[in-house]
Amino acid sequence: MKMSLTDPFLLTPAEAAAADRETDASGIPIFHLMQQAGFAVAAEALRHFAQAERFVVLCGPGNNGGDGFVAASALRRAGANVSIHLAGRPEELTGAARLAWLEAQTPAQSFSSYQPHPGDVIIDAIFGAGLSRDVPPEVTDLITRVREVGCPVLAVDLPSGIDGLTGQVRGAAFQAQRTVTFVARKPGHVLMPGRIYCGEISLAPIGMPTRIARRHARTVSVNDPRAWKAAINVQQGDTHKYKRGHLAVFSGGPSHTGAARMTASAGLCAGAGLVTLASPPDATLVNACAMTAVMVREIADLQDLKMWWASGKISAAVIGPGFGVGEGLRSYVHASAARPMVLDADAITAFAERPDELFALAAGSEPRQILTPHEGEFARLFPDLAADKTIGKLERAKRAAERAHAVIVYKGADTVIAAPDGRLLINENAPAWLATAGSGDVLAGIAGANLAQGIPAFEAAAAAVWLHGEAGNKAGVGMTAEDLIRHIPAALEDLLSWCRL
Ligand SMILES: NC(=O)C1=CN([C@@H]2O[C@H](COP(=O)(O)OP(=O)(O)OC[C@H]3O[C@@H](n4cnc5c(N)ncnc54)[C@H](OP(=O)(O)O)[C@@H]3O)[C@@H](O)[C@H]2O)[C@@H](O)CC1
Ligand SMILES: Nc1ncnc2c1ncn2[C@@H]1O[C@H](COP(=O)(O)OP(=O)(O)O)[C@@H](O)[C@H]1O
Ligand SMILES: [K+]
Repeated sequence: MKMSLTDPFLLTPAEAAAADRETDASGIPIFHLMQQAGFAVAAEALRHFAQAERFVVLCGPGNNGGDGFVAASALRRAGANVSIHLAGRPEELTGAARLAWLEAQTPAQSFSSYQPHPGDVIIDAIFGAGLSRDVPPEVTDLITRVREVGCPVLAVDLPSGIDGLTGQVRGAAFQAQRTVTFVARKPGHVLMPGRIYCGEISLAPIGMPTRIARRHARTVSVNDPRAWKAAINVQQGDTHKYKRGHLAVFSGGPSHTGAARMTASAGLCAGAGLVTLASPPDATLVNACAMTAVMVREIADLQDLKMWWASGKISAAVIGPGFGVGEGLRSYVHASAARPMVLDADAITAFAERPDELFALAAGSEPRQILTPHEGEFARLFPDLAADKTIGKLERAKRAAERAHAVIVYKGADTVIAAPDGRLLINENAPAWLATAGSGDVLAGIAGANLAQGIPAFEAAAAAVWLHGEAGNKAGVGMTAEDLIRHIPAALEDLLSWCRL
């Protein structure tokens, strides 16, 4: 069976259930899908766990358990040593899971009777997309017992305990070595910590028509160039630097210039035609000594700034990295309202006490602002959303974008990009070594360069996050933010190849 992870669309658990129902109604029974799912699990188990002395299939009360019964039967037919443990009583099974159980024709034991042994490989078919609350104590105990012995776990659809929508652990979860999922990944496979709990993921198509699956995949995709490449300007020979946009980056005072300088350099490497570092007078000399291709211009006060915008010579701006939190920053943001702008770092913190003032600035116009909070900054600007444990990162980012009338880049290993109109992407190409000082400043510069080139805010933000991750992969482990900047052009080259496809 062909398995691939190349399709960027994701199905939420609710969408997956609706797609199942539509497939069933179209004449392909769920039991048929379940058989294909179970066969795919068995094939994966035999391929990757050839050393198993015994496969222990743990089956839950729903269709995830049904996949487990099919896998157990297939493994047995292949000559493997298999035992099945079941939550509850077989008579309680319904629908396709009941059919799968009847076909398996095998005795099942209880969860509590299972004592893990070295040499056992666990096939976790307890809960998948239907997990609706914290796992019960008997499952928590089982997870603990398996972890103590260190048996490898192959998860069916999702590791039991991982919420398919949010990626959160519901009480406890199996740490899988591998996960086989079906039709499309769920957000919980890509969001943290679910992504880590899944181990290596493979995707089995199981015979659901793609047109049905895609029709239901409406909420969120992976951040992949296919989502936004149409908005990227593939440069033509007749371009000139002004066509490629002029990015302004605001520097902090004389002892805080490094962050904005990195932002400015990143903006230039990412394709802005010109970049100017707007410097307070006492920092101009420091900045001028440090920059070459990036221009330096003194902006002494609000009046200077207003005249600069009014000149029509700048296309976009980045404010925040190293600027310093305070009234000065807020007044610059006010003077730049409705301009294409990235608000990062201090520009987010400066509005922590009065977020509504910031959100009001962007109300009523198409979104031109990109806000790039990391976890801590997000909690400062949206404390109620950050504190609400009933929702996950996707929902937080979505509500924040609606409230702020801005594109939100909610950073982290699983950066979420959200637009006020509800569009959502989850990024997955960022290596862990991007967590280094100055990395966020570089991201702000790339996003600023995209805005300066006239790319709409959502696409500008998403492309920036992807390029940042790609540059990080090219720079490699141990990189610094300066190395990251140097690898932006190679990442851009990759992007342009995508765009020409
Ligand atoms: N197209 C596809 O992708 C296909 C997917 N397939 C498979 O179907 C799976 C989804 O099946 P599903 O909807 O039956 O959900 P599943 O995960 O078995 O759990 C539901 C059961 O668990 C129970 N329950 C939930 N939480 C609980 C808790 N904390 N503690 C205790 N109980 C809890 C819940 O009870 P209830 O909430 O109703 O009380 C219900 O009984 C999917 O992951 C994939 O493996 C294939 O077979 C076919 C094609
Ligand atoms: N574990 C991780 N894996 C991948 N990317 C990460 C990880 N942690 C952080 N990042 C990314 O690194 C960047 C760090 O930005 P930020 O927190 O603003 O740092 P700084 O202020 O030091 O520049 C963000 O783009 C974030 O998404
Ligand atoms: K599972």
